[in-house]
Order: sequence, then structure tokens, then C-alpha cells
Amino acid sequence: MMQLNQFADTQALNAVFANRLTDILQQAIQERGAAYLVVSGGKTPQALFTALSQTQLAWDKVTVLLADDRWLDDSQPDSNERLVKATLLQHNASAARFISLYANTSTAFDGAPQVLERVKNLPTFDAVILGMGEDGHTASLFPCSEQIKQGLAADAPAVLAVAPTTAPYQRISLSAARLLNSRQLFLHLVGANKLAVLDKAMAGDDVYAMPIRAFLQHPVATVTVMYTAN
Ligand SMILES: O=C(O)[C@H](O)[C@@H](O)[C@H](O)[C@H](O)COP(=O)(O)O
Repeated sequence: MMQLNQFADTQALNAVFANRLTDILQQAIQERGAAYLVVSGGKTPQALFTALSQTQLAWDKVTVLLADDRWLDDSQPDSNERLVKATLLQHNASAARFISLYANTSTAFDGAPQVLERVKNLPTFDAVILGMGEDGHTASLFPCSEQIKQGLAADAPAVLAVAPTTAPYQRISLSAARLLNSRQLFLHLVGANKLAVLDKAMAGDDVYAMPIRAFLQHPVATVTVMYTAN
């Protein structure tokens, strides 16, 4: 299921979204003593991360990880880890624990087992923030990749290596099954072109053609879409 929330601009969206995430994490800490937040890389979330980094929260009880990363070390400009460290894990949020999806191996396929060790025993996430590409990919579950069946399988491991054919870099991605194991799922979209992709995703049902459908059309999970045109 999908619930669409539209905002006047990114500032309004980020203010509401940062508050909502803070409330969710706060409640998790109260109930369980710890909170787990999964974020996406790419361009869309950067201002949200800056807003979130300044919120009042027991950040030392929060674990942050990425939904996916490019197989690059964090000195590289296109590393999502680099982005998260530079924007989210600053100010108050610098106290959070971060779990890296990168290992120093030449390929993501060689490194995936090491990353799986770090992720496989994590509990249900409290919030997952997904992004979406214009081809309908989310995290690094790319429709063009040979690994897409594995990434969307109900019994997939928590983490898999992906080689996109229409986007740069090998990737490491949480599987759809692992991402869906969250109390809250958000999809963060900025730009009318992303709304058009969302409409297309809702209008068909081939999950391998548009992997975001595995979330938007999941029989049980609700995806809260946080959208603004600009
Ligand atoms: O590593 C990544 O690139 C992502 O996590 C990816 O899934 C992203 O969320 C979408 O591609 C949207 O990217 P933009 O926000 O840059 O449009």
C-alpha cells in the first residue's frame, strides 16, 4: 500500500520529515533502548540529513546504516557513506553508531560476505527511507541487473552485491526482504519526474521491471511517500 504526502517545497517536507523520524526514533529508544534507521544515498536526502543531524535525540542509542552503497571507499565523491558522514553524522547525530556497507575488497561480490556479517543479526528496523531512480530502482535493486530476482526474493540474504548495467559502479544493497523488515517505510521523492515514475510504478505490476513496486504494492507493508515537486 502507498500513502502519498505532498509538500509545498523541500523546506516544508524536510521539516515535517525530520520531526517525524525523530519521533519514531525517540519512541523506539523509549520502548527498546535502541533505534535503527536506514537511509538512502543519492541527491534527494542531503538537506533532510542536515536537518536531522541537528535534532535533539539520544543519538548514541541510534544505529544508522545505508540501504545501499556504491563499491567505493569513503574518500570517493560518489560514496553514499561519504555523504552520510558529511551530512547526517554531524552535530548531535555524530554520536550515532554507523554500520558501513563497504569492505576493502576489489569487488562487491568478494566483499558481500563481510558486510553480511555486520548486518545479518540486526533487529527489525524502526524506519527505512528509500529513494527511487527514474528506472524504478530503489536501494541498489536495479531492474537492469542480473541480481534483481535474488534481490527481490522473499528468502534473500540481508545483503547482496549488484552489478547494474545502466548505472556506474558495483553496488552493495540490502535486499527487499531485509528493507521490508521495518516498522516504518518511507519513500522520499523530489521533482515532478519522480511523481511520474511513481504513477507508472502504481499502474503496472511487474516487480522486476520496476523494483520499487515490490514495496509500493506489497500486500502488507505501507509505504509513506514524502513528495514535493521542488
Ligand atoms: O545509491 C543510490 O544512488 C541510492 O541509494 C539510490 O537508490 C537513490 O536513492 C536513487 O537512485 C535516487 O537518487 P537521487 O536521489 O540522486 O535521485
